[in-house]
Amino acid sequence: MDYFNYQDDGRLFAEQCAVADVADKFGTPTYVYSRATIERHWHAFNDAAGSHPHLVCYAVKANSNIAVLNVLARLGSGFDIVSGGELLRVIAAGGDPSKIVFSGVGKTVAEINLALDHNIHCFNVESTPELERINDLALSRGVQAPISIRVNPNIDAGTHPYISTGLKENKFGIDIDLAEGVYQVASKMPGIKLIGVDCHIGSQLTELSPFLDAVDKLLLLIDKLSAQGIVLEHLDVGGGLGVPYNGETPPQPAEYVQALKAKLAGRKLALIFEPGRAIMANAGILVSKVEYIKLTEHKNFAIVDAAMNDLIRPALYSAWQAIAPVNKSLERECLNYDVVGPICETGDFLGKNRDLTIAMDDYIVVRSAGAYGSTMSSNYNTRSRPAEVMVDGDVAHLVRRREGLEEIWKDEAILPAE
Ligand SMILES: Cc1ncc(COP(=O)(O)O)c(C=O)c1O
Ligand SMILES: N[C@@H](CCCC[NH3+])C(=O)O
Repeated sequence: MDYFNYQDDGRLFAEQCAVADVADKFGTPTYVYSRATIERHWHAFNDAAGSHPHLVCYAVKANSNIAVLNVLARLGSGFDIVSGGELLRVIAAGGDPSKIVFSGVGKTVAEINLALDHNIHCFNVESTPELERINDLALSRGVQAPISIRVNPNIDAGTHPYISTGLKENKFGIDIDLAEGVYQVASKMPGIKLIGVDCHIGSQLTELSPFLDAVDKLLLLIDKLSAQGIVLEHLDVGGGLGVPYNGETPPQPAEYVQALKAKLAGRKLALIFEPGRAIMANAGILVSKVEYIKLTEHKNFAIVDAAMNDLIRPALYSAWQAIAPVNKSLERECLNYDVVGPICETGDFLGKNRDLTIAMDDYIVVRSAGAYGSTMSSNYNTRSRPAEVMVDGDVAHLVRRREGLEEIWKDEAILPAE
């Protein structure tokens, strides 16, 4: 069931809210999220894991609005974070720190200390120097830090090179061939408690096989370690499950989780999942207004009020996201457009070669925009980042006010007068 549907009269709804009414009320560009969709996607993972010991740790980077985090926290979700900022956001949103895993290659002293202060579930350690730093900091406060090693299994995730993370040449994790040795070293560190193993091979994966290949490699490692008395409690499979943006057919979360559970049959090994995109991408849309229709000899441009600073995925990865009018039944000529924003960059586009029945001042939506949309937005060209709204049934809640223009430079300062 989709919670972003056109009604018979041609108007697009988010749950029971007309998207045009939301845009009239809150202005554009605005991200609109559906609470019911977020909950359904989280449950798809959690329910499929069922009685197998597990933790679904939503990857905060996909969308860190505290309303999103709070909806998930109320379900009992865990969280995958990559910074002290994300840790404090999760706590501000009512998340449980004991269900947090901390990934990322560059954890600072301050961030590790913050995570130790809050007794997080696990550090996903990405290098030996990081391991040593965590050991030192834990020892200095007389505790043991719970850790798993993020292993880089050297597997081609078959996704865009910018979002592939599990190959030897990527900066992430510890080479699978070195991991056993690192576990042995870690097992002798008094400030370290080894509780798991972790991997994350990339994002927007549309096949099961790379995940399963990675798990096979990690299970071999787990068995080798257990023969040496290093017994791990969990296997963190990272995130990465893809979504349909343009006809892709990635495995459903249930199919993916079942396949992983089957791999673990007969083992006492808990599963940790770190889905980001699979929960949020199709739980959000970006609503924008057509400012101008510009017809040239070579191309037609729909110049809209959303831009690459609001949604950078098309510019950054040539990502394709569906674009549609908010009202399909308006009398308009259907033309082929490049949908572009007002930013002074040729790469500022939301979509190219799209057949659209639109006119000046109409609202349009970019679909599948709930993940890596707002979190990757910027103030480039001194533009306010979009407002964010969460729809819950027939009520649309403003969950992030559009920032005022002066707020953008309020922390800047000019030099003293001569
Ligand atoms: C360590 C880690 N976990 C989880 C995720 C979430 O990935 P996705 O949004 O593809 O599920 C990412 C981002 O790719 C990541 O780097
Ligand atoms: N930001 C990327 C995904 C990277 C995932 C971060 N580990 C995207 O929009 O597709």
